Amino acid sequence: GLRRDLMPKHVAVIMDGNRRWGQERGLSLDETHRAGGKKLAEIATLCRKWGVKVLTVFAFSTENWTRPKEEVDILMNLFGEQMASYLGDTTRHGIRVSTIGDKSKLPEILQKTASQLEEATKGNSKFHTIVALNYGGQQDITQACKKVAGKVKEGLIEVEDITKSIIEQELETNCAEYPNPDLLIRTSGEIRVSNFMLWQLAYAEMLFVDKLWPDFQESDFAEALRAFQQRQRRYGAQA
Ligand SMILES: CC(C)CCOP(=O)(O)OP(=O)(O)O
Ligand SMILES: [Mg+2]
Repeated sequence: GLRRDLMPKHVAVIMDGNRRWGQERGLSLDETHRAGGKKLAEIATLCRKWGVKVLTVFAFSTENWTRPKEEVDILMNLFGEQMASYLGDTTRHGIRVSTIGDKSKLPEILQKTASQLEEATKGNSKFHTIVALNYGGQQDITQACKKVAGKVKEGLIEVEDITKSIIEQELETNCAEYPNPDLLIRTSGEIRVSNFMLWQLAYAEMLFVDKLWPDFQESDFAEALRAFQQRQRRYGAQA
């Protein structure tokens, strides 16, 4: 069974396979991605129930802009709707919701809703969901480098003072006491990191499962967590 004391603190999920799932069922893109959003809510609830502290989900990558405008609009509308409903739902007490990624490219209304939700929940500490919107790992590291270079230029730090943690402080995921995912799960059979949290996933256990995201059940999630718990994490040290 699952051991609460061996639960990963921070789980990252690349939710993949929605379109294939929808096509199999002859669903519209809206129904398809709505099912993906519903699955996210289910898995977030399980995380909270089982003692995971942070869940980061890859909701929209910098590369997703190349999709047909109709689909991008559907996704943006859905993100806004889901965040607005979270904002209104006080039963989500204790849950913090924040985003990572370049929000300046998102529709104004979504930027506003996301900021309101982050502001309204920033003090909550029971559980933290981080939604990666227009996020890219290389872009994240690039913006962090620019911030550090700025500090050197302002004379706040010397070049020789630049350490791993100086850079980590500027990464977009600095907002959690568990900034680095312990476990990455990607659904749909794709075995790629797709420019997700490149720096932060340096030592994450990675699990690639065949199920399409909307089909990813409680039992699949429990199995993934059990696999994680059985792995001996070495962080590069000897056995
Ligand atoms: C935007 C993203 C969360 C949707 C993930 O599913 P997908 O649209 O990539 O679905 P496919 O991999 O089946 O095309
Ligand atoms: Mg895909």
